[in-house]
Amino acid sequence: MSPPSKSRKDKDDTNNPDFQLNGIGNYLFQKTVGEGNFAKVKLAKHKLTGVEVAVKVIDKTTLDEKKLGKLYREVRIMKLLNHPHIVKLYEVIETKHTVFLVMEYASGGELYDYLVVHGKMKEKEARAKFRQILSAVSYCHKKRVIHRDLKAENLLLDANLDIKIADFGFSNHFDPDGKLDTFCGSPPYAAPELFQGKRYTGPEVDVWSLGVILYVLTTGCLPFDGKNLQEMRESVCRGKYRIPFYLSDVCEKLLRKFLIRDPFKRANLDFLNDDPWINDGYAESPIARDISTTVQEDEVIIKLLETKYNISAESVQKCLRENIYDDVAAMYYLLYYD
Ligand SMILES: CC1(C)C(=O)N([C@H]2C=Cc3c(O)cccc32)c2nc(Nc3ccccc3)ncc21
Repeated sequence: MSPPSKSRKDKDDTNNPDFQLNGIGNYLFQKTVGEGNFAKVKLAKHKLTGVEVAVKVIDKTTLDEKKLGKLYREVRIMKLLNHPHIVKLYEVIETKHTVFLVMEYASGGELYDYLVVHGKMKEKEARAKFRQILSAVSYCHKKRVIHRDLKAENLLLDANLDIKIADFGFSNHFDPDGKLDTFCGSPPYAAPELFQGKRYTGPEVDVWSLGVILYVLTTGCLPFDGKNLQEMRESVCRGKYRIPFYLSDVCEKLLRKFLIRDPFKRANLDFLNDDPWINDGYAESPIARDISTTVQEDEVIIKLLETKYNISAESVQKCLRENIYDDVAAMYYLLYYD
């Protein structure tokens, strides 16, 4: 997803009438925050609560069967995920031509842009961010979901500069005993086995990308680079990267644990439990992997929805128990997470 090109006005070259709307459901569009080739992301405001959300508007008329299947898979996966460092799905609105995914808005933008502006992070700050990323990714892996496109551009920041992982468009379920073979992701973050067209189980390709992300956080550069795909492929498959003098020994050792070319030697995220760099300064709190996955039924919010918005407690409880993402569910989530 790239930020909107300044030159292009908000007019759309799709003949999809839904793209001319200035809002949908309970949401008023404010501005475009991103544009992909099949989707546009609008900053919007919830009319009743005033909470800011991001609405991903997907033009179904431009999608073939395969892409439509991938879209519904992305939605199914987003409905599964409920973690403080993963962008939350609030509501799904579908019309004949368009799918609207109402999601959490990360007002801090991309971690990539943050690094461009502020340069590399000190190891202390990089650790805080990296622990949030690890917590979210190991939560996904525990749910047998892999992201497959982890990169600094997909790591968003909220108003407190906390991490919010976005864009599960390449994500999939994996079987620990199975193999996947789709080449996904962005070359600088892609594991060597992907360049070699080898099948993979799943988590190990995210683990490699996390190694690249750790390198980017602590050095502000990519470990593997090349002026074209061939050079990039050679650089990744050679697996050689420079360790700047300012990097601590423990950080260097941790990078070596992630950037192992052999996927079978590249352990899964559980090996991090006692890593000295990860736990430096966090001795008593190991990476939280199974943060509360079920949304609690908060009596105060249910009461408020009843008295202020005339929404029955039963209808809210039904949404939460049956994983329904409609306008009632959105009202609850917006007040619960805000
Ligand atoms: C719905 C969702 C998850 C999404 O799809 N995007 C898009 C849109 C732009 C973009 C990107 O530049 C990188 C990744 C994801 C995205 C979002 N962008 C934001 N905030 C934001 C704020 C300023 C700049 C960039 C992103 N919050 C939530 C989302």
